[in-house]
Amino acid sequence: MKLAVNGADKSFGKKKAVEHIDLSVEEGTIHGLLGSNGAGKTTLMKVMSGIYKADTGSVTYDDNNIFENPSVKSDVIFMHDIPFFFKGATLKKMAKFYKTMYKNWSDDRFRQLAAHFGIVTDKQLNQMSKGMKRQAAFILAFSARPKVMLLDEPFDGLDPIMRKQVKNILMQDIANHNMTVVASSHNLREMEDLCDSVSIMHDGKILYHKELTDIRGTHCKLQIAFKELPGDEFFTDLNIVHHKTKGRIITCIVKGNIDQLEEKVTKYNPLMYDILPLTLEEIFTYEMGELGYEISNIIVE
Ligand SMILES: Nc1ncnc2c1ncn2[C@@H]1O[C@H](COP(=O)(O)OP(=O)(O)OP(=O)(O)O)[C@@H](O)[C@H]1O
Repeated sequence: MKLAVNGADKSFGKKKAVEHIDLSVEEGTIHGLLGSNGAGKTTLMKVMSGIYKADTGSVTYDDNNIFENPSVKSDVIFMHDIPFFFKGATLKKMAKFYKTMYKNWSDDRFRQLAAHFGIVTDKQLNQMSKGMKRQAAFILAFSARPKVMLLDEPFDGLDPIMRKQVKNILMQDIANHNMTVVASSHNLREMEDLCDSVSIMHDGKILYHKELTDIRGTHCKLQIAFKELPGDEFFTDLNIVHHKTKGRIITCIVKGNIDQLEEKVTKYNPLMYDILPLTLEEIFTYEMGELGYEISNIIVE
């Protein structure tokens, strides 16, 4: 179920919360929507889930419009950043409601997940802790077996063990059922191991969109120590796009064919060197820098 946002805008009065967004997420992948407070992530996800109608443009799933289209909506779940439950509802009551909304709902899965997470199904959800409410929201979402999950700050309030468990179930559903996921976050590190692609939103627009496998395969970090620092040809020869020198140690980001890097590096007789993969933060610092944006002003951890 390919998900596509086609030139979508959404304003509240004069405030353009989302401005001319084009975004496409392939089936069976997870897309990370990153950006600081007020960037427009929630609004975009609400447009993507058909809660809001785009002022212009559209959101389609396999070329079918989502807005006011119940047959598409029953395959798409939006999880709010603050879990919402009906007043006085228990998990059991919410499950009954979800069952009427989502055609692939599974009672078996609901029972298994409630037992797995240890959430009592007949206790009022509003009396539960923040983390337990979040777990309850995940139990409902996973039991609905949607084809598309839109998750707004999904891991907020979960302890590290729960985070890992929820991420595991998410990855299983992607692998086994080809589920498509979009998850928003302020936290780069949270998304590091999870996403196939990412985009960075700022002021209602997507500034940057990237397939992570594309970057990871073509960039790496090189830390290298010399007896004597090399001349300028070292930087051009190795295709170094960013570097810092401290004493006789150079830390740099290298672009290009990583397989041939070792051979090139040894030509300069280093005392020692280390080739490391880039973290998401390093990728963004470098790539956003090229666009003229300071990543630290856009993503808050
Ligand atoms: N219902 C609304 N009415 C008026 N303005 C709104 C409404 N919802 C969002 N906005 C405005 O739209 C902009 C984008 O808000 P949005 O909630 O989409 O950002 P966000 O990236 O999700 O932020 P956060 O990380 O803080 O959740 C903000 O300026 C916000 O004030």
